[in-house]
Amino acid sequence: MIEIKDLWYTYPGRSEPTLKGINLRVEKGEFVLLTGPTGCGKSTLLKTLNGIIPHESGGIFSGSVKVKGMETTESNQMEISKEVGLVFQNPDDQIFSTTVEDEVAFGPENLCFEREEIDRKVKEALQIVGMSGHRLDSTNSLSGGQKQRICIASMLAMAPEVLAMDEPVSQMDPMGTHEVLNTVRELNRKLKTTILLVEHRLHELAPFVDRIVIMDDGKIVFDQPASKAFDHLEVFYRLGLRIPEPVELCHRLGIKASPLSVSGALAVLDRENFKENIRRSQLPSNPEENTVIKNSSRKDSVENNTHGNNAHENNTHGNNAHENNAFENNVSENNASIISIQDLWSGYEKNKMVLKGINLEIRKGERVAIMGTNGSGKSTLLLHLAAILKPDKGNVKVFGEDTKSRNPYSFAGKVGFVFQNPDLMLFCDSAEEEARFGPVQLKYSNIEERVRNSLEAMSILPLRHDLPQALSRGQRLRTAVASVLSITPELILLDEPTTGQDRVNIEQMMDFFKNNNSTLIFCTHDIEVAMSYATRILVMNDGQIIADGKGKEVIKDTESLRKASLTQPPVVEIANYLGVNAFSVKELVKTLTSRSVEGIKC
Ligand SMILES: Nc1ncnc2c1ncn2[C@@H]1O[C@H](COP(=O)(O)OP(=O)(O)OP(=O)(O)O)[C@@H](O)[C@H]1O
Ligand SMILES: Nc1ncnc2c1ncn2[C@@H]1O[C@H](COP(=O)(O)OP(=O)(O)OP(=O)(O)O)[C@@H](O)[C@H]1O
Repeated sequence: MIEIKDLWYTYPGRSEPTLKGINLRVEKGEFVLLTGPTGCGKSTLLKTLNGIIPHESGGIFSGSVKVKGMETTESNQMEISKEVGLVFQNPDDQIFSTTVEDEVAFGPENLCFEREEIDRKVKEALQIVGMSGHRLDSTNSLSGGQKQRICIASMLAMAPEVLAMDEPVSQMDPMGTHEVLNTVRELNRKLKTTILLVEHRLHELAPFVDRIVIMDDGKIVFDQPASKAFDHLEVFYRLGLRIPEPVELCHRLGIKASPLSVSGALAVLDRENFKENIRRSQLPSNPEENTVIKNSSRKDSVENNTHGNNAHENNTHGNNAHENNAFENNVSENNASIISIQDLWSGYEKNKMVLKGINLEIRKGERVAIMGTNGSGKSTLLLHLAAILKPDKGNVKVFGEDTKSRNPYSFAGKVGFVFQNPDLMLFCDSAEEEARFGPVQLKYSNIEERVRNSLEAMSILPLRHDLPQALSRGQRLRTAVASVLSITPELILLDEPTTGQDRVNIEQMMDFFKNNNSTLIFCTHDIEVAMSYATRILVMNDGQIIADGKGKEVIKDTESLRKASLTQPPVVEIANYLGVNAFSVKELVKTLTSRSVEGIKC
C-alpha cells in the first residue's frame, strides 16, 4: 500500500537534509507505529505520503513515494488526498470549518456522497470519538483534546484506504485515547485500512499496533513486529524513548518477556509464581518451608538476564524519574500562599458555566498537576491563574492580588504561562529571540546569560538560530517554555508541556522544574509524569475538582479516576493484583526482590 524508496528531502533554507535515504514498505491492512526522538523527521515523512511534501513545501526532494502504486510527486494532491487521510499534529492546522458538523462533513461532501450518506458518516464518526453531543458546537469553542477528536472524526468519515496520523491522541485523556484506538484498530481489521501513526506514547500505543518503526536523524533505524520490538530494549534506551511499564518491570526483574499490557504482565508474573511467593512471604515465617521453596524455585530469572541489563545500566534518564520520587517532597503548611481561589464560577458563554465552584489554595514551592477529562476545564482554570480570564462569580487571588482588578501584564515577570498550542506564543525570527523577548521587555540585566540558560535547560541551544516555525513541534514547545523560563517567573503555568516529547526531553524538562524553586502548575494527561514529578495532583471533572492530594493518595481513588477518564498506571494495577504497595516500577521491583520475597523465590 505504501512503498518508499531511497527518499531524501531537504527543507527550503536548510543546508542539511531532514530525510536521509528512507526505505519503507507497508502492506495493506498493517497498523504501523512510527516513533523516534523529537525532531528526527517523523512528521516530515508523514507529509510526503499525501504529497504536501514536496507539492506545497518546495525544497529538494529525491527518491520515490508510492501509495497504492501512485507516485505522489507525479499525482495531483486532490487524487492522493482521496487515498490518504492525514491527521495533522496540530489540530488548529487542520480544522477550518466554523462548526463541528461542517468540519466532519467536509471530506464526505468532497467525495460527492449523497446527503443521507454524509449525515450517517458524520454521526458515526462523531460517535466513535465521543463527540456526538458537540455536533453543532463552534470549532473555536473546543478544548485541545476535543479538537483532536474532531480531526480524527473528519478522517474516519472519509474512510480512506490509508490513514496517516501525526500524534492524533497526544492531548486526549487516557480513557478517550483507549476507546478511540480500540475503534481505529477495529476499523483497521474490518476494512483493512492501512495505518501509519506517529506517537511518542509507545507505552499506550504498542498494544494496538502490528509493527514498530523507529527513526533517528532522518533515517529508519529499527523495524520489528510490536510483539518482538521490546526484546531489543537497548534501542529504546539509547534513543531515549518510552518503554511500557509492564515491559520495564519484567526487564528489571530479569524475566525474559516483553508483555505490552497489564494482563500480559500478570500472566508472566503468575508463570513465575510471584503472587504465590508474595502470599507465602506474608505468612508467619517458617524457615523450613522457605528452604523447600528456595531449593525448588528457578534461579535463572534474576541471574540469567541476557536481554538488556546493560542497556538498563546505561539508562541515565527515564526510570530515574521514578527513583527521584516526588511525593516525599513535602511543602510546608507555612509556605506562603501564592494562589487562593474561592468559589470560582466561570464560562465563555452566558448561562453555560465551565468552572463550577472551584476552591483552591496553592503554596509556594508546590508542583501541582491538573488532570481530567477532555473539556473538564483544566486550561480554563489555568487561564484564570494568569488573569487572562476573570471570574463570573467568586474570587481568584494570585500573589495576594485579586485578578478582577488586574490584567495579565501586571503579573509580567512573576507569572510565566505556556499555552497548550505553543504556536500561539512564537512570533520572533529565531528561538534565541523568543527567549530574549521577555527579559528585554522587562529591562532585566544579564540578558544573554538568561537566554543561554533557558535555551540550554530546554535543550534548544543548538537550534537557537533557527526560525521557530522551522522547528519540529516538540522543539517549538520547548522553545515556548524557554521563552518563559528566561524571565525566571515565581509561578510557572504550563498547559500540557510534555505532549509530543520523547522520554529524555520530558525528563530533562521536568527534572529542571523539580530542581527549581518556583511554583509549578501544569496540566497533563500523563499519569506517569504526574506521579513522578507532582507534589500534588488535582483531578477535574465537569468544572469541579473531584480529588486533590498527593499522587499516592489520588491514584487509589479509583472512583474519581474513572469519573475523570483517568486510569491507574500499569505498575499500580500490577501491584494491586499482587497485593503489594508500589507506585513505580522501581518500587515494585524492590518489593518483589526484597529479602523475604527473594529468599523464597531464589
Ligand atoms: N518548515 C520547516 N522548515 C525547515 N526545517 C524544518 C521545517 N519543519 C521541520 N523542520 C526540521 O526538520 C526536522 C524534523 O522535523 P519533524 O517535524 O519532521 O520532526 P518530528 O520527528 O516529527 O519531531 P516531533 O516529535 O517534535 O514532532 C527538525 O529538525 C526541524 O527543525
Ligand atoms: N473559547 C471558548 N469559547 C467557548 N467555549 C470554550 C472556549 N474554550 C473552551 N471552551 C469550552 O470550555 C470547556 C473546558 O475547556 P478547557 O479547554 O478548559 O478544557 P480542558 O480540560 O483543558 O480540555 P483538554 O484536556 O481537551 O485540553 C470545554 O467544554 C470547551 O468546549
